[in-house]
Amino acid sequence: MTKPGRPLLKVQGLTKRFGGLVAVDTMTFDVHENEVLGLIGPNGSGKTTTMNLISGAFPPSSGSITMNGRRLSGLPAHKIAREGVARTFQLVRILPGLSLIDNVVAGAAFGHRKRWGLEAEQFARDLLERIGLGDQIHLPVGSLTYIDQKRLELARALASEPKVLLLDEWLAGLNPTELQDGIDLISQLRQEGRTIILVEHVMDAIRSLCDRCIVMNSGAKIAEGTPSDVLSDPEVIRAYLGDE
Ligand SMILES: Nc1ncnc2c1ncn2[C@@H]1O[C@H](COP(=O)(O)OP(=O)(O)OP(=O)(O)O)[C@@H](O)[C@H]1O
Repeated sequence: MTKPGRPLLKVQGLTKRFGGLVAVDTMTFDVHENEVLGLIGPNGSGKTTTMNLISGAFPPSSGSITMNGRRLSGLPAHKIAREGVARTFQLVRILPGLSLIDNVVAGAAFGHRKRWGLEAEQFARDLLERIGLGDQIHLPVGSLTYIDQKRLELARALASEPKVLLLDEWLAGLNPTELQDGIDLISQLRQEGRTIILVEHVMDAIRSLCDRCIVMNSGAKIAEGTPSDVLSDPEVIRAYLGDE
């Protein structure tokens, strides 16, 4: 397995205000090459907003995000995708009228590494095979089960060969068997040396998949370290359970 390398994504003083609410409060952290970084914290602590800021769904109020020294913050989402950031969403977003393969081909065309025509099709076919959907590539996406929709969304994100992949609660809503399949799939991506930021509530997944975790509470970072270190940190336990 590839070991985490040099810092790839740098987040500095990142802040997002919605009116009077500070959803993300001066967050500073690095994501290293080949690292799986877990972003965890109680509901409403600002994890998805942080992902939205990195992918450019909206601009930060202040602070910066750079990748390989190039500034991402302030760019529109499609330009950030071109720079090499791909994501999945809490609520799956796939293109409903298209077949599986056309969904993945679309991902290959709009991301960081553009591919077209036969090359894109072959690449999409290989990706769908690897992700466990190889026997369904020409089916319409409407026929897919929930986990397969999630697999497809992942394949579409991977089709652009992103430098950083953002997975926002990719495992949410899966039954126990699907959950294990999902963890195995992300584990496979980790072994391929991909750089991933993972927002997740499933602690077993955090423990088995993440090299490092950042814990958020009320928009701010309250802990950073290995999964076992942060999950035994009294402040983290208090944030999850409340003062009681
Ligand atoms: N577009 C928005 N407009 C206004 N407030 C928002 C917006 N998006 C998020 N918020 C608020 O920002 C805070 C952080 O929300 P966020 O979704 O980032 O938390 P989270 O840690 O991802 O939570 P969860 O684990 O429940 O998904 C919440 O109080 C939320 O209501």
